[in-house]
Parts: sequence; C-alpha cells; structure tokens
Amino acid sequence: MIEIQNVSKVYPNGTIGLKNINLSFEKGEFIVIVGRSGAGKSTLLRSINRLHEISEGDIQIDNRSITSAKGQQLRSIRRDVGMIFQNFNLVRRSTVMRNVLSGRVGYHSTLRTVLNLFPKEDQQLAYNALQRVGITEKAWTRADQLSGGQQQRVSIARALAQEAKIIKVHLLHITLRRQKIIYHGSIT
Ligand SMILES: Nc1ncnc2c1ncn2[C@@H]1O[C@H](COP(=O)(O)OP(=O)(O)OP(=O)(O)O)[C@@H](O)[C@H]1O
Repeated sequence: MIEIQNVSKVYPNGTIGLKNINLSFEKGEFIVIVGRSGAGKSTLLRSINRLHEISEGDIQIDNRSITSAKGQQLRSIRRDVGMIFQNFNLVRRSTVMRNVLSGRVGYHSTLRTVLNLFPKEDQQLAYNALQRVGITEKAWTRADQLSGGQQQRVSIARALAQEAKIIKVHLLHITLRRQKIIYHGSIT
C-alpha cells in the first residue's frame, strides 16, 4: 500500500511541482495518473521513490515512511518501487532555445552556439517551432528543469526547426499521433 499525505514539492527555482497531495493506493490496484503536461505527474512519481526530497508531507510504502528512511532501510523500500523513465536526448544543462537551435546549426558547430549567440533568423525559426508545440514560455529554461512532456515537445520543436525532410516528417507524425498531440499545418 502507498500512502501519500499532505505532500508538496517546491523546486529550488521556486516552481511548485505538487501542492498538498493526498492519495492512497491499495496493493494490486492499477492506477493511471492523468493530467496536463507540467501538472506534476512525474514529480509525484519521483517523490514516491524519493528521487528528490519533498518539501512537505510524508509518503509511506507498506507502512514504512520513505520520507524519513535512511541507508539500508531506504534501499530496501526503493527495491519495492520500479520505475521507467522518459528520455528525449536533450542537452540537459542547456536552455530550451539552445536545444532547438542545435537541430538547426549542429550543437557544437560554431563559437556562436557556445556563446548562445544565434543569428536572428535562426532564433525566429526556433521560436516559431516552440510556438507550434506551445512552449515558448520555457524558451530560456534549462532542459533539466522541464517536465517529460515539455521535454518531448522541445524535441519535436527541434525536429521542426531542423526543417526535417520527408522521412523525418513521417516519423514526427507517428510521434505526434502516439502522444495524442493534435498537429495543425504543414511541416515542410
Ligand atoms: N527539476 C526541475 N526544476 C524546476 N522545475 C521543474 C523541474 N522538474 C519539473 N519542473 C516543473 O514542475 C512542474 C511539474 O513537472 P512534472 O515533470 O511533474 O510534470 P508532468 O505532469 O509529469 O508533465 P508531463 O506530462 O509533461 O511529463 C512543471 O511546471 C515543470 O516545468
């Protein structure tokens, strides 16, 4: 049984990941957590395995508090929690903008990219791509501060900014469809 009591998580940059969550899952239950991108689903899952510290509250797994567990006890609780992660091959420490631009100019191609100085035309193109996937507000956020779905949208924007050839467009459509993102407009 997993019990989540009054759990909140505030990230170091001030973003609220979870706000006063109370949930309880019985053994054998099959649970689906649904929410808009950035709602806090992964934050909740990372909290359950204590992959980060929560800011408030307590999480118990089979009546053992993972929040206060240490050493061997923590390892033993963690063994009972399996997880699968999303990975979208972004450069984690770089901004969203820089990641998208890397699709266009090649990540290490010029001194300009190292200094974060990009031609205006490329920046506009990257911005347009971010607009098409609805994530312009995160343009200057580091990739490792995004949710999984947000990272996925950045990787889609990167492919869009690359002005992908037809074969990539095909793959992109499959990705979009699988993730139920409705895409309007032509890519090429
Ligand atoms: N390391 C981090 N630092 C700062 N903010 C973060 C960090 N990780 C996630 N966030 C922010 O916390 C919020 C919740 O993110 P979370 O990853 O839990 O969302 P999610 O519901 O799993 O989204 P998705 O469906 O897009 O994967 C988002 O606003 C996200 O930008």
